[in-house]
Amino acid sequence: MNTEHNISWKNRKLNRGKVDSGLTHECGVFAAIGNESWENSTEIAQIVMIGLQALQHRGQESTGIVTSEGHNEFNVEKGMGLVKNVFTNESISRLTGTMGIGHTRYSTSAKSTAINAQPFVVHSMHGSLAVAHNGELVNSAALRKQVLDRGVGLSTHSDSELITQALCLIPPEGEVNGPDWPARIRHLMQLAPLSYSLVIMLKDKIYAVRDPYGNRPLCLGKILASTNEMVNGYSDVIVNRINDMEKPADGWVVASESCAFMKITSYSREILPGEILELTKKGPRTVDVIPTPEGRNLAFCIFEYVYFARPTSIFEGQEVYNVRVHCGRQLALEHPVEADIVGSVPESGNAAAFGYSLESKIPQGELLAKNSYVGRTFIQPSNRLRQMNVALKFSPIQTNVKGKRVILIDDSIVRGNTVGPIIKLLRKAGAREVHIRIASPPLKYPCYMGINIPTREELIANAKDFEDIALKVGADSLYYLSVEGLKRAVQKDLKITDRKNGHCAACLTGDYPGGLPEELEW
Ligand SMILES: O=P(O)(O)OC[C@H]1O[C@H](OP(=O)(O)OP(=O)(O)O)[C@H](O)[C@@H]1O
Ligand SMILES: NC(=O)CC[C@H](N)C(=O)O
Ligand code: SF4
Ligand SMILES: [Mg+2]
Repeated sequence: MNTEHNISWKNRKLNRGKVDSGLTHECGVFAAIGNESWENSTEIAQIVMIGLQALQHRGQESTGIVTSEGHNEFNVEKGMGLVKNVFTNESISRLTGTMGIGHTRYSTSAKSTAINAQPFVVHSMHGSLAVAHNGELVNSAALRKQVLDRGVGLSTHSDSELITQALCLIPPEGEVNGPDWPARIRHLMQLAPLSYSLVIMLKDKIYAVRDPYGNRPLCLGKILASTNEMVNGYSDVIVNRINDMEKPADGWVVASESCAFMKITSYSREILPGEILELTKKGPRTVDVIPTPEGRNLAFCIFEYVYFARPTSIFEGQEVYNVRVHCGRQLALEHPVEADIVGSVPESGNAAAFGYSLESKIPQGELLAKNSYVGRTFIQPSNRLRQMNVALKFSPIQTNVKGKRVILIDDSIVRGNTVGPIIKLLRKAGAREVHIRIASPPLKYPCYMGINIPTREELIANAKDFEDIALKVGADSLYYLSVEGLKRAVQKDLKITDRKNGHCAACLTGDYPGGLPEELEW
């Protein structure tokens, strides 16, 4: 279904964080809970903090950690900025507990300000509740009205606060013996089927929840048992890691991506789409799995594979890097060209360049050195500044470029602010020909599920002269991977076989997994 003609385009003006290139990410959530013998200390908070640092690529605007010591007074530390700047020895020392949840935010639904920093904490009739959310509710306007109609006041415009308050609603079937949290979560899932991965903390347990479409990722890991002993000269954590399957866990962790499980924690499995997983000191237990609505397919965000996730993360039983290599291979099959060298726009284009080289047998080499100290590219008011910024970020490597016919691979083109200036740099460095190959299809439509996609006019794929894009950016040729090609690459080694129709690609096709949102604003 192509919805091009059904969509009315409006610009969103929500003061969300704005950048000059790429897509902005989508929040990271992390949770940790110790087993029965876990002591009340700051160790959980530190595990959460390290996990959040590993998820920093998913959001850099604000961050927060909330811990529980088993009673209703939670410890809360939140602030604007990066994990390494917000959490100090002093703030961590206030985060004692035996369980905790954390969040790194890229705003999608409300301003990037301290008041919207997550996790959100509310004090309900049945104790404290903390929630960290990755995603965006497609029906937040309707849900907001429903929650307000029930006499609840909201203090922000954040859909994540809305989720927190909706969880305080008594479910329609009522509650006999105190709060029935799984029923409340099920109720939320009926009220709002898309899109979220959530960690929800009560005083003595954590729920990890993925929406019934499985749109945003979430996975479970173990805190490996440690006794500070050495076994045959190796730390017991290493030995336990090897024997991970048989060893009891010291606790459990939940994260947006498995790249957040490091050294003392290990990956166990994905949280299933629609799963409500309860974690207590005794361990994890699946309480329920809510099916995808009738007639709808699973809709895991395909852009997690293309660009968002770290290459070492595992989704649907496969490593992201491997999928990116397949995308590169597929791109070489779809759009071959004679050349001397193939390279990438670092970093997220690296794996696809490797794949293109493997398939085409054209040698791979580095074409650009990246200055890793240059931070985010904020909206630049002029082309000159944009050009300078790209030149500051990337320097051409003369040895590999001068006199050569080069193929430059990138994972995506969004506004086109990166590719044009890079081509100029390569030509200035003596490239004979520059062929651009993009390892994903043209990005044309908005995302309502937690990704900040620029306005319609800003997306280069919607430009009137898009047919002439190669000419416009100064390339000898420029081609994109097809939608079918991307899906083939994602599904090639898919370990979970019933996911063949399981991916959202709405920003590429206009085909929205849950239908079009009731009020379309873009
Ligand atoms: O067309 P544009 O709007 O210029 O955006 C596209 C670029 O932005 C992203 O890279 P980014 O620099 O964000 O980070 P990366 O190092 O992860 O590739 C993406 O990988 C492209 O290179
Ligand atoms: N990027 C996200 O997942 C954002 C979560 C939530 N919608 C917020 O704006 O805070
Ligand atoms: S519309 Fe695009 S970015 Fe949004 S969830 Fe779907 S695939 Fe991901
Ligand atoms: Mg890039």
